[in-house]
Amino acid sequence: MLLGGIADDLTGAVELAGMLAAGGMRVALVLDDAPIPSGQDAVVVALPSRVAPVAEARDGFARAADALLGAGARMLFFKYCATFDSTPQGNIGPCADLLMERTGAPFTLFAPSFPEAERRVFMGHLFVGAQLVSNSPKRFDPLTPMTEPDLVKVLAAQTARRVGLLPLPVVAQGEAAVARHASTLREAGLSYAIADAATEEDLATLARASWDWPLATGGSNLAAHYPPIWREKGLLAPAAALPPARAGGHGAVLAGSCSDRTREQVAHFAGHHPVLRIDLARLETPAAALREAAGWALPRLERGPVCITTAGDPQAVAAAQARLGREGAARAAEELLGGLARALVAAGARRLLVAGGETSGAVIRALGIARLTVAPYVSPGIGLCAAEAPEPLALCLESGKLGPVDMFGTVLERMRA
Ligand SMILES: Nc1ncnc2c1ncn2[C@@H]1O[C@H](COP(=O)(O)OP(=O)(O)O)[C@@H](O)[C@H]1O
Ligand SMILES: O=C(O)[C@@H](O)C(=O)COP(=O)(O)O
Repeated sequence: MLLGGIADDLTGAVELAGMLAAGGMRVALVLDDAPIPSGQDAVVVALPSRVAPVAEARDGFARAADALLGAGARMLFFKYCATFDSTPQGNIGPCADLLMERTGAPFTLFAPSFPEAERRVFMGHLFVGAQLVSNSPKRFDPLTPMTEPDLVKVLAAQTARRVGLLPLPVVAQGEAAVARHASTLREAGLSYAIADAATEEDLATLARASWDWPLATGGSNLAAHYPPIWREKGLLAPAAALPPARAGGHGAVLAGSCSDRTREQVAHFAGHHPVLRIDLARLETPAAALREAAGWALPRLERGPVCITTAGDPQAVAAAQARLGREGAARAAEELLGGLARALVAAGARRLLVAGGETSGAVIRALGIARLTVAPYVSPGIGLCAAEAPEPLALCLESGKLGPVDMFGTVLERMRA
């Protein structure tokens, strides 16, 4: 196994697995403590660790790292969000620290850049399009508001290890310069560097400098550059890419992301299909809300796809959090959408699109799915995959902040058998 991936949310795991599959690797994705399958070039473990308490996140990483290393992984890859989603407590720093201990790596880099999705790092500062992340809508994220753009500071607040910078002028000089800069930082007692990257070429340079390290970390876009290098080194044989999953049966969207993009997608879908908006600030009891939402959705399924969403604008999120607390609001939304997923599948839905990383994790776990087959990556936000058990399902697990405005309807249609 060339790469053992650990992703801190499910949409990130699907994106990573999809990019490796697009690079011609045989890839499996498992959730949590599900067994690591054999005969794969890469296995990605999806954990719900992004906003878990630090000790819980580290325990999950320890079990995943031991399982992947035990199965023979040459390199571990820690996949986090391209917008470096985390809080001052973690969990990027604490989980990276754990992986450094487990792999014995003396040094690693952090490369969240994802140019195709307009996420770029320059002088350690993270940009979303032309805005610093702290000026972008990410500052309103319900769980991981990003208010500090300097990732050296963000990471340093989460770890006792020393953090430096691998600046773009060095990356632009190529892999040998990157390797020299990394050695200089390591000899000066630093363990980590935030790596600048603005283009695919920059990421390819970082990949060429790190392809044989025991541990690398970043967005999925860094990992996408490893397969051609491994092939060139004679380590990777070509594999047949799997087609995207299709299924008969009804289609439905469950949207728990509160991002601007998801709310635009919901509004677009509402122009053509029924949408139920649930206001968490007015929720009576979760059980009553679930009954009511299922009563609304199930009779409509026969006539075409439906969407159920808890998404609100920043004011609605603030109102829900004032009433239920930050975690309480998230838990309520996730339990509700997870319960609805079970009801929809029991009523014959076989094509599901879920918007939001945490939301996707909650829905897939509520459905009792432990393993996914991931289709090759197509474009940002569109995570096509399939589950065989407990029901054969075609799924699109969408990163909440990405993907075209009309994708709910078009992707569900493309998933039809
Ligand atoms: N109205 C709401 N108020 C507060 N939190 C919400 C609301 N609706 C959903 N949530 C929670 O917000 C979080 C959104 O995160 P996620 O699903 O990862 O979306 P994204 O991919 O945009 O980050 C989820 O935990 C979800 O349960
Ligand atoms: O790196 C990315 O942007 C995605 O893979 C990802 O992790 C997005 O997270 P969510 O927006 O929470 O789905």
